[in-house]
Amino acid sequence: MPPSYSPHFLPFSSQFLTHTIKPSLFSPTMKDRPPSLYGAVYVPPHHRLISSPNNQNATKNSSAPAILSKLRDHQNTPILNAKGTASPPSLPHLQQQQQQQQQGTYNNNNGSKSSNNQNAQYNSAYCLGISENVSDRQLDLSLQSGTFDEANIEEWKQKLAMLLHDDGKQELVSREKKDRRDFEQIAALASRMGLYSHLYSKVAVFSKVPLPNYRFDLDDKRPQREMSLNFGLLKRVNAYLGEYLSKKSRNKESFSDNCFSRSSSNSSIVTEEGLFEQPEPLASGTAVMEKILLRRSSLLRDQQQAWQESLEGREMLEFRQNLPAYKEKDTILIAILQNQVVIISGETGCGKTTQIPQFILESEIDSARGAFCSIICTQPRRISAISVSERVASERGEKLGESVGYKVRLEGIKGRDTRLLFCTTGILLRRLLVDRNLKGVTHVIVDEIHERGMNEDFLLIVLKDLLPRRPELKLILMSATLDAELFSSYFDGAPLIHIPGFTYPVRTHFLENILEMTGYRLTPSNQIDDYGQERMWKMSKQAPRKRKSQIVSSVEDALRAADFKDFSRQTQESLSCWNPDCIGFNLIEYLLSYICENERPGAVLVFMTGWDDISSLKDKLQAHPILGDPSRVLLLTCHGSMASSEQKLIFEEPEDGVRKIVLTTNIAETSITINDVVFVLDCGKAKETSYDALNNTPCLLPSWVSKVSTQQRRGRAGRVQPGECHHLYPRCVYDAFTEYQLPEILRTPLQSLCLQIKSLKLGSISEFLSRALQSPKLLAVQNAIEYLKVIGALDENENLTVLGRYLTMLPMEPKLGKMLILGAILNCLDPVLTIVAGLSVRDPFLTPLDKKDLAEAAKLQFSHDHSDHLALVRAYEGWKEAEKDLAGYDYCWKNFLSAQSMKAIDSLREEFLSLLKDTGLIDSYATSCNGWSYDQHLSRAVICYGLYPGICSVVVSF
Ligand SMILES: Nc1ncnc2c1ncn2[C@@H]1O[C@H](COP(=O)(O)OP(=O)(O)OP(=O)(O)O)[C@@H](O)[C@H]1O
Repeated sequence: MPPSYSPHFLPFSSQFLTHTIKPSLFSPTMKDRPPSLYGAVYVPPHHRLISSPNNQNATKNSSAPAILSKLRDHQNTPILNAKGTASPPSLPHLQQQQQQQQQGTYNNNNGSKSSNNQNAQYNSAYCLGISENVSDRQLDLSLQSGTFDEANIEEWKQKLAMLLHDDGKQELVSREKKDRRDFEQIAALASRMGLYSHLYSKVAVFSKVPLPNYRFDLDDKRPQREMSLNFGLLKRVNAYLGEYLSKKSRNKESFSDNCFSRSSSNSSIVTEEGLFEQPEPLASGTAVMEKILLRRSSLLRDQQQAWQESLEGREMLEFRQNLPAYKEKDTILIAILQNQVVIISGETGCGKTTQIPQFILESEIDSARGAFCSIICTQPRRISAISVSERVASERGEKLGESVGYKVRLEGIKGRDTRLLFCTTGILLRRLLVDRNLKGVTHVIVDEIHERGMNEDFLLIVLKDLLPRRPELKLILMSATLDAELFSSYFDGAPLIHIPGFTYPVRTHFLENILEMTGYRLTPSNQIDDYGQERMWKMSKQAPRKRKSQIVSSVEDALRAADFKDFSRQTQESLSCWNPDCIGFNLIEYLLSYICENERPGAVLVFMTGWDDISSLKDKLQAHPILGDPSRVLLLTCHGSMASSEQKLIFEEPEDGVRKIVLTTNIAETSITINDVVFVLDCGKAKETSYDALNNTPCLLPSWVSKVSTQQRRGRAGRVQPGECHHLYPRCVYDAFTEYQLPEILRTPLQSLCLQIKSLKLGSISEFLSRALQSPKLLAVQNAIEYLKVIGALDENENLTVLGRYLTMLPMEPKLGKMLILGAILNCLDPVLTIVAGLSVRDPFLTPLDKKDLAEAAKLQFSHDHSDHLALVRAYEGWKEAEKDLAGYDYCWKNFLSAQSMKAIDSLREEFLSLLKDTGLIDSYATSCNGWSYDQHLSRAVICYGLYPGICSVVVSF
């Protein structure tokens, strides 16, 4: 029987907080109660389900869910269930308990025999702490008269002395009224003994460490979770859980592995996440296997030859032969044959991405080694890994999944004969976690290394280490720029091959040309971008401010020196009031409608900075008579957080007479070819992670792109026909752009990277990073390590803690903090999640702007068809309140979560991660939602599922 989870079941202790048994009912029997095992010791909220050890027998019969028993195991303390069944107590059941107590059937904890042993299990730590010897009225009176109980003070003297001498205890917590009454005296006593004290509403705390002003874990008024789920959904979740639990009991062994330990090369994480298949086992000896591979190789060669000789194959070859890369085919193949590392720089459109991996594959297949080779080509983004693999498969006259496949997170097509695999850099890094030598891989091609993303730079250090261990492994680095010498010298003078670019002519227009051509007039007010009512703060950001933004100040000199005298007076006036901080929604709208009405057919690709810009502009364009008319315009968006299936729509051709307009971020900047793109509009900016010097916090803010990026954007037009590129900024601003963007490793916080280094067991973080292509500053590395120690992800010796290992599971993505917080919101401020969220408030990637985004994201999520809308909004409000006192989180993080509870949490997480993988819930959940990336879904799902099964219901209900 699957365990049933009541929809009203409140996580951890929250139900006990609100449904505590009325104190007065206990007074007669609890009066002389000797101190319990816990005494007045602080019991973390999620441990408060735990009963007195007197009741251990009850657990023996309990078939409580595994999750509860895990918690018990880790705490060495019995978990007691009211019914002695698998189901945690529901709200109505608790009310029943209260009634039973009123009828006197409950027992106290002083050892006398209970008439109902199971009921006694409800004597939670809270219940134990509510013995009362004074009534409210008495308390008020004594407070007024300033009296205090000498005996009580004496008792506290002893308790505090014991606390001081007990290294295992940090604080004492009391909810007793007499202690609140005597608080000042006890606090004075504590202070004399060098202890700290604080009265939180009705809870007195005495501690060895300073106490914050707010402790959410002691706040009874925290919003409660009030989930009500429809029956169908509940049934589904229960069925999943039941299936999982029964499977688990049948096959206990298979779940005993810690799915977070990735050191073992056989770790199930490889197959469970479908990252890569392990090389096929040499089933019946090497000789037999060799024979099979030889047979497959000759089959592959026959297929390749058949395609090359077919009419379509010949036509395709003709097209390929016209690409500049083809002319270098022999040079490239010889260089690869003779060197372990080769660096290829190829200008946009030369064919490096689609052709070079193909040359290697073709040559291996031609020489009957097809089945022996395994080529991995990394791409910085999912969209390019998928679209390039599709293109290469079609150039080979095959379906995806034959000799060519792809793998991105949670998605991929790969068959038995797949020899060329396109994947994201992150996927290759994750493979390295479980297969440090890249067993069976013959070639690694790292594309777009000029982008110098964090993952790419990290991968290069790891690969450089690997090369001596795998002398037969070939490494090919591909860059779109000529600065490849840097890479060559990093790899001990590896040979460099340069391929000139190829594009059809692309006419370039800068802002001054656009204004002149269209007659559009810029004014201060028509440049303010309309982000809608909800996002007023963004608009206000664009209003004139005292402090200049980085965007403005970096081009100020260029603008001052610019000379527009060859342009009309109107254009000059427009340029004099041009606001660099704005994207220019109105101008883009005008320009798009100008193109629709005056220009030849062809799709338009508009480069924006992020989802806010894209969605707001889309709303605006949809209201336009021409641009919003679906019979004339197909309006599409492309953003990293969209599902791949949605991203792929941008490659489809619209019906005749309909113009495709794609609003995109820089994810469409490199490696992709949208066949029908003739026009490119470039706002000149992209969101970039950097430090906010003013607040000394890292942030993700728009900044000017580099000249190389501009060329790449321009290069998206003119790939299959002549094109036009409109840059929405003056030429002088372009001239002021830097040639290349600063590598991510030098401009962003290093916390995630440090965790990856540790999880890959790459030794000392600073030593490892000192071997990077361009090493980050030692101080930045030390700061990151210190940060990780403070949050408890690394221990004093720089080893990963349980939390650290958990965090490495999460993707290295800037919005991680948001996901953590959303996880907390969904769980309605469950204490543990809130602490995790507290951590994320300090997440290096979470900016003040992000927090506002978060509010929106939360609202957006709540506005889904969700019956708990109001409860969640209330929870969110509660979160905002709690967020005010970050010190509280810090306190709990350091003093509470890093203790024994971490173990229990990890164990819960492990169990539910297995569940998640087993039931395929991650996949079904992720694919059913739009607007969030798989990474985001995954991290949120892991967090939500990982901490409590009840959350399953919430997650799948979205
Ligand atoms: N999906 C496609 N449909 C049609 N033609 C394509 C497609 N993909 C690539 N091509 C053609 O192949 C050429 C080379 O593409 P490829 O992606 O290999 O270029 P590249 O050198 O990697 O350039 P970049 O770095 O700018 O992406 C393109 O310019 C285009 O003409």
